[in-house]
Amino acid sequence: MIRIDAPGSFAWGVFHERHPKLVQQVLDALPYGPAERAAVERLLADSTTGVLEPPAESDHDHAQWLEWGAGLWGRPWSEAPFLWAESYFYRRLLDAIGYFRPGAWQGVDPFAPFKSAELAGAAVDEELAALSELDGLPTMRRADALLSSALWGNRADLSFQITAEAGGPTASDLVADERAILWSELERTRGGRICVVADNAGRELLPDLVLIDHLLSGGLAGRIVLYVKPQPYFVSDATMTDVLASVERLRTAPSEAAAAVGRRLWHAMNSGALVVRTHPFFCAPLPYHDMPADLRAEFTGAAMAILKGDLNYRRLVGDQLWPPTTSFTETAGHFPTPVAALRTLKSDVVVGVAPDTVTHLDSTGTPWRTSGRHAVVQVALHR
Ligand SMILES: O=P(O)(O)OC[C@@]1(O)O[C@H](CO)[C@@H](O)[C@@H]1O
Repeated sequence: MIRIDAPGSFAWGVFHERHPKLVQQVLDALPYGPAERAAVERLLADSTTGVLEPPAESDHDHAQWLEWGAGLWGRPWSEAPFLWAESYFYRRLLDAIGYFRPGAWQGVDPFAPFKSAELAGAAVDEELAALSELDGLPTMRRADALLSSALWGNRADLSFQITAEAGGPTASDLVADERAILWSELERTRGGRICVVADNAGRELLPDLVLIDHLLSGGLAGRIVLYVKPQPYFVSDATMTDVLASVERLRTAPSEAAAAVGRRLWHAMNSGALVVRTHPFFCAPLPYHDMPADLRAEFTGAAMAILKGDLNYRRLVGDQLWPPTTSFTETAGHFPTPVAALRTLKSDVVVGVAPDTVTHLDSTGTPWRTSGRHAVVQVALHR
């Protein structure tokens, strides 16, 4: 289990270096009043030197968090697992800015300015315009281009841009590449239900939606359930508001290819071919191994679940310093369906990497696990 109390570790850096920058960006992005600003600064101090206190008894999820944090309440934040502490940090950040409290700030996404700016940005105009170039490609070439866009869209995660290294992806950046297995399994189960567990909004959700349109239009998926977060989380994680903004961004794009995707997604949502759902567990501080029975039942029977991004990966395989050669199927085998992970490496957790690849990456002397430069496409077909 990874903790945040080892100075110099990635997890320690997230709490002691990344969160202070993030908090300042949040406070600079919206004109919060003195009460919200003081509460955010208190959270920042608490999360590095204080003890864990549950949400207020009056909060809607008080009982749930009492359960999720059993044995941790009253102990220093530094004694909590990294996954748990980071999740709770975002839950308390929402408290601090009044997201749950009745009043003017209730329901205002603190990360909306970042998400809106990214979605409205010129980079998205360029990416949507490039879609028309894919229309003429053979189906499999187009499919693979869309899968790569969805995969590398995960690199655009805002919380990552604070320390991101620039530079576009190359094939060697894939340290585990099971795309052929993924496409073969989707062909074998053609017409089945595919679950996509989204990660970030903006430049990750857009290619995710374009891929979803491809899977539906081409018949690989008869129905797609897109899972998003029930509330703002990890800066850029997608909510229903972000899905609607992204579908609208597509539908109103100058590029006809993009606009057609937007129209098809809109109609797919009208018909129920594309359903967007959420569940409290997507903001829980726990691994997917511990998912509640109702969510497990929702996934069960799907042809494939595609999990996007680094946090979903950590929750899928377990937030531990596994030997990188540990089997992905063994660590992901608890998931109720065949599962694929599309993830850029932005934290220490990685499994399923071939020994010679690990040897090579270690020999580069670069922080290959956390730099965001590398990615994996991995599939577990145990079910
Ligand atoms: O799930 P994403 O958006 O790909 O990445 C989220 C994430 O990389 O950001 C945090 C650091 O800020 C990590 O601890 C966490 O895994």
